[in-house]
Amino acid sequence: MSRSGLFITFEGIDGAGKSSHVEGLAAALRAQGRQVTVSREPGGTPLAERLRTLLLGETMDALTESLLVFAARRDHLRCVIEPALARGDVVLCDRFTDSSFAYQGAGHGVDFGVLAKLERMVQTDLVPGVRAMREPDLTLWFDIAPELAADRLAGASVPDRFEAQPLEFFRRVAQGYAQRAAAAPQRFARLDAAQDRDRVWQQLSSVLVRRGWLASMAAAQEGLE
Ligand SMILES: Nc1ncnc2c1ncn2[C@@H]1O[C@H](COP(=O)(O)OP(=O)(O)OP(=O)(O)O)[C@@H](O)[C@H]1O
Ligand SMILES: Cc1cn([C@H]2C[C@H](O)[C@@H](COP(=O)(O)O)O2)c(=O)[nH]c1=O
Repeated sequence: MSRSGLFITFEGIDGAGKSSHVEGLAAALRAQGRQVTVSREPGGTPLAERLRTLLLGETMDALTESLLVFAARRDHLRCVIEPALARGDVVLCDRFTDSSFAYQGAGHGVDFGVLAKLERMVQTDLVPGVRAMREPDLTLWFDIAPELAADRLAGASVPDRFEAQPLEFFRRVAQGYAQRAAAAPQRFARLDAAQDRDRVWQQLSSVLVRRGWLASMAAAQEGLE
């Protein structure tokens, strides 16, 4: 039986705990026989990874940042995401376009209308004959107070250009996510990311079970082992 692809994104401010759960969910889905493609943004292709290095390391203005993240996204969609969805894979992506609205838009003040134009331009006409804009089927939003996320990152390695931003920046970014979630409540599932790792996993897996994408909480346990 052929299955249709699923596109699931992980979003939240730096230090929210997203990356800690990507591989766990991939393992739980694979244990149920699904093919899973794991990727991240910015990045996911050789070209997009080169753009990521520039974005995280070089000083630039916010519009330049926006143009680079969307250029990387176009390449990622064409070379990795669309082919995987066409095969019927579940695509798990650590960050996607909501990050651009939250970081470049709410965080750095790039006009939301400009970002919406880039979103439409970059996320359509990817597959011949398909006009619909590619969007995630589900966005797992790791919601956390910026102060707690900063504490979690404090012991980590040298911060990149984004992680080094002041708390006030992350307050605006967090607000940006809240706005995006309010505008698309069916797509977003909010997780209380302040809880310990096991509880966050329980919240996450129950979202997948409710949507019929994981068979049961017992199957979801595969992601913890
Ligand atoms: N629920 C949790 N409770 C306590 N610490 C956590 C929790 N989840 C993750 N951490 C720790 O917090 C730090 C950040 O986690 P992680 O890298 O998963 O976050 P992230 O959202 O992917 O961050 P970034 O976007 O900066 O990559 C790590 O040191 C991780 O071990
Ligand atoms: C997709 C995307 C990402 N960013 C920022 C957000 C993060 O600080 C970094 C990526 O680092 P991570 O450790 O992989 O989370 O990039 C952004 O500003 N805009 C975007 O569209």
